[in-house]
Amino acid sequence: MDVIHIHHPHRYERSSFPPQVIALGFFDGVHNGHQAVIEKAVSIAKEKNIEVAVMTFYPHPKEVLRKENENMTYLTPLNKKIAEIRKLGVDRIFVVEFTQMFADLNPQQFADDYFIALHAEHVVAGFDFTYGHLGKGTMETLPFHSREMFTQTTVGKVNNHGEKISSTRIRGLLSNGDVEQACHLLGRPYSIEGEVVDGEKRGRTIGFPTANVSLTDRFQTPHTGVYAVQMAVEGALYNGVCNVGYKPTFNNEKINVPTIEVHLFDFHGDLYGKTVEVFWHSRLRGEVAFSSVNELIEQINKDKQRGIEFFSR
Ligand SMILES: Cc1cc2nc3c(=O)[nH]c(=O)nc-3n(C[C@H](O)[C@H](O)[C@H](O)COP(=O)(O)O)c2cc1C
Ligand SMILES: Nc1ncnc2c1ncn2[C@@H]1O[C@H](COP(=O)(O)OP(=O)(O)OP(=O)(O)O)[C@@H](O)[C@H]1O
Repeated sequence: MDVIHIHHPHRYERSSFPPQVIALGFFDGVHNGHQAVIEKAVSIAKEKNIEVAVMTFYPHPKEVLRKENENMTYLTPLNKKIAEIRKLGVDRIFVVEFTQMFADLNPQQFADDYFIALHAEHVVAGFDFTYGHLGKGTMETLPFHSREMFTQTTVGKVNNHGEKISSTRIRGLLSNGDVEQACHLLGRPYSIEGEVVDGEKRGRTIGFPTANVSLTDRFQTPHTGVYAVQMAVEGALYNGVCNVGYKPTFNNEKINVPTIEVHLFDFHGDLYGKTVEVFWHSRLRGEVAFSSVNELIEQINKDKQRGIEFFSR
């Protein structure tokens, strides 16, 4: 799959690419709704016997338009999003840098430069997709802006419990710790990527060595608490339990970001410096300030037991 980064204004012409179906959206999370859009594009491309591309944007429009750049996190930061889209079998992905100048394009200019000039023969997007300045272009206006150079398919709303599956909804679930429901809407467990770094090395003294995972990209961390997780290390997958939080039993002063600490059930070895992926399966409980270390140890033993039971099901 080719990854093509585009900065507006670009110089591509219709002859720069083979005729293609283009699926469009921001696609943060590449959730079940997004997958329906991209899979539709893939199947139409097969029928037409032409190539298929995804067009996505980076950074998030909110960061550019509302200048919320400080705390903006993603379900799938760009590299992870590209990796998930790759699995769906597309030929290329256009990553359009979302700038103020790009946001200012009127819908006709958008269609000219980003559909017609990139050789779209057919465009696929969800029912609520918008394009151009202030989102004035919609799936209803698209035929008018196509100059009869491409056709379109609109994918209907993909729901879960009667409500649209959306990136916003999944972000809300994670910030409440509901990783099970997030998994249902994503179609896979939510995951974050990081590097194992030094902790306070207290873990092994209390009988539970933990890998402290420092995020390597702008992933959203689930709500503080204890979870049953899996961790991928160098191609192998291990089961474990994870604490996200501030370790109030030990720290009186809150650090400003919660730590992510994973205790693996069957792993003995050195993880420092390794790149890992943590998959969030089930929430076990909230983080507690215990009045003694022994109470904490007793509770972690129970957490571990529940984690083992969860994965044996
Ligand atoms: C499954 C699990 C549950 C935990 N629950 C809590 C908790 O409820 N409260 C707390 O203060 N620390 C909790 N911890 C964090 C421990 O305090 C921490 O792992 C220990 O202090 C080691 O920290 P270090 O790796 O920074 O040395 C938990 C850790 C694990 C692995
Ligand atoms: N549940 C869904 N059903 C059908 N199409 C969807 C669904 N969610 C998103 N899409 C479509 O997928 C593409 C990407 O959408 P977008 O990135 O805005 O996702 P979103 O989940 O709606 O995000 P947000 O929560 O930020 O609004 C668009 O074409 C959009 O219309």
